[in-house]
Amino acid sequence: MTTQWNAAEGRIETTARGRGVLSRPRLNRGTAFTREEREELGLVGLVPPAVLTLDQQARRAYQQYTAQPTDLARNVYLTALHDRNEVLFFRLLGDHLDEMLPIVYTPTVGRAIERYSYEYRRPGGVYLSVDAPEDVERALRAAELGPDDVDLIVATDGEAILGIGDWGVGGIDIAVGKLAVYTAAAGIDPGRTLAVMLDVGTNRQELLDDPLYLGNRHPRADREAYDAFVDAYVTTARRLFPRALLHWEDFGPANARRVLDRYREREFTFNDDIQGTGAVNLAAVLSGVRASGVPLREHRVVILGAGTAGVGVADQLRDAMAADGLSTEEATARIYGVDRHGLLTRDQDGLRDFQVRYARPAAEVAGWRRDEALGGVPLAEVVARVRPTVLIGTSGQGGAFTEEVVRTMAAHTDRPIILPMSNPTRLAEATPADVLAWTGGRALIATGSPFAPVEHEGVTYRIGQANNALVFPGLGLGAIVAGASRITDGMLAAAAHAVADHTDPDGPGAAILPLTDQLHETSVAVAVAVARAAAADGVARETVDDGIGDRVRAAVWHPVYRPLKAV
Ligand SMILES: NC(=O)c1ccc[n+]([C@@H]2O[C@H](COP(=O)([O-])OP(=O)(O)OC[C@H]3O[C@@H](n4cnc5c(N)ncnc54)[C@H](O)[C@@H]3O)[C@@H](O)[C@H]2O)c1
Ligand SMILES: O=C(O)C[C@H](O)C(=O)O
Ligand SMILES: [Mg+2]
Repeated sequence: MTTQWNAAEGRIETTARGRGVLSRPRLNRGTAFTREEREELGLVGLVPPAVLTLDQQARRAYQQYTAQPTDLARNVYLTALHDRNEVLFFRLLGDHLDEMLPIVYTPTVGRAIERYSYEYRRPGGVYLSVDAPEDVERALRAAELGPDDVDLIVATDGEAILGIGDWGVGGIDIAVGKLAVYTAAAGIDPGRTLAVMLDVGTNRQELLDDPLYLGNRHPRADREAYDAFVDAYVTTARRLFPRALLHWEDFGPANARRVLDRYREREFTFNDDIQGTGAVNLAAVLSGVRASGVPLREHRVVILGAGTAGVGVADQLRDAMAADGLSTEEATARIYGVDRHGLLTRDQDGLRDFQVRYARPAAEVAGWRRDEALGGVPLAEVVARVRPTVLIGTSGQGGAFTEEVVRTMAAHTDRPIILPMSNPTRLAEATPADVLAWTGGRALIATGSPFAPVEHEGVTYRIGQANNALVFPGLGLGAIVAGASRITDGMLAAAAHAVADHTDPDGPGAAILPLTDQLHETSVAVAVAVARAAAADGVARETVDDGIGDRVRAAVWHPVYRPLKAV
């Protein structure tokens, strides 16, 4: 069976027939097949007689969706639709993005991952196993895609899903969810993407003990086997799909940065939690800078949770402050990392290598209050001493920004920028309603998970989502259209500035990041800026000139039924 897009004829051509058509989500259009198509494709008698339009199908699907009793059921419904009819799925998602993004993506995707082995209906993506690295090529080839057919692969090893930890094979759903966002936000052609589960085992005993668990039933592989397996994946994916962007998602802190550092200089690759999160956070801070009127180089930043995301955020803020006139040392000194044993200090045991550059000299904090149970200087003391203007949460610790912490911060700055970025919703370091109440409405807030607007003293505050979803779709689209060979720091900074420029944070209660109804336009703006930055950094293989905006728009895939021909 082959299915191909024939660009010259402007149509999809397939050799599939009958149930072979209906079972392929990329080909299937169910009751929307025309009579002619039914004849040609051997579908006569396999679908009920009426011929519906995509509009009608989308209305029916929406009714089915709203009849689902819970968010998890809505997620399962949409996954099944995705697996049945891709165009209809993306049409429905696009029509109701505000309502459905939290269902296919953060926060509900977290619940779907926890329940993966129970809600399982059909495989979704490519499953690679550390126990059979020799099968990597066979499995990637089974997708039946040629060397020029893949633009993007999202891979996860499921070790650090959102803030909920190790969920083994269920992690495939975050790769699928990210791809859905790539398409819904930036119009990445879903037929040119792959979701990959790098199954290296799980350390969650509850999964290992569960007879229904669908992944490899053993603890996570040791470093040697892990590295060899990841390398087999990168090498094979690169050989089979030379131009694909390799996206890494939700790797644990011991591997995320190591893997990125190993490949970023020589591969077209990107870690969303480190780089995408860094860029969206920088966008929120830039927007906060505009609203507060305080230049970036004068801010003091405290980050709770100096892990994969937290240090990614720190690095991009440091570089942006350096671009704003500070030396790298001065910029670094304005950023305070706080982790599970309090403020990062150089005399601490067990610092991760990527944390060391933000650790403070012990002498600097000699007089600061320590919490012996914690093993260091607690957040409240850091905030009291540092008087931060920016407070960021990437700790996965719900409620960690207590009233005391927020009030102390707000006592020393007019417009505190407070970004509880942890997902899913219950792990947010604070809720917008609390932060607004504790700061008398002065805080500039954005959160990782979606929050409803908040009423405070007669003003409605819209809450922007400081989620890497504002960055990775446009980054991917821009990089693909530019034919980039690398993702450079310049491309990430350009993405952050494009998001910030697409925001209007002035006016009472305005959000400091674009809202979901702006996600598509923001992603296109990000893509154009990223393509230009790729050219400026010398990594673009396609022409990037004044026509780049048109080329980016022309590359956007739309959920419509294209002409289909049986061959
Ligand atoms: N909004 C976004 O776009 C976005 C992007 C990436 C990650 N995140 C969120 O950030 C959180 C962390 O993700 P990650 O990938 O960096 O995970 P990670 O495990 O790499 O990092 C978490 C860090 O928090 C630290 N920590 C744990 N308990 C703590 C405590 N009580 N006090 C201070 N620090 C503590 C850990 O030691 C670790 O260094 C998750 O909730 C995730 O959803 C959000
Ligand atoms: O997936 C998200 O919602 C954002 C981020 O990548 C995370 O890990 O939390
Ligand atoms: Mg993530």
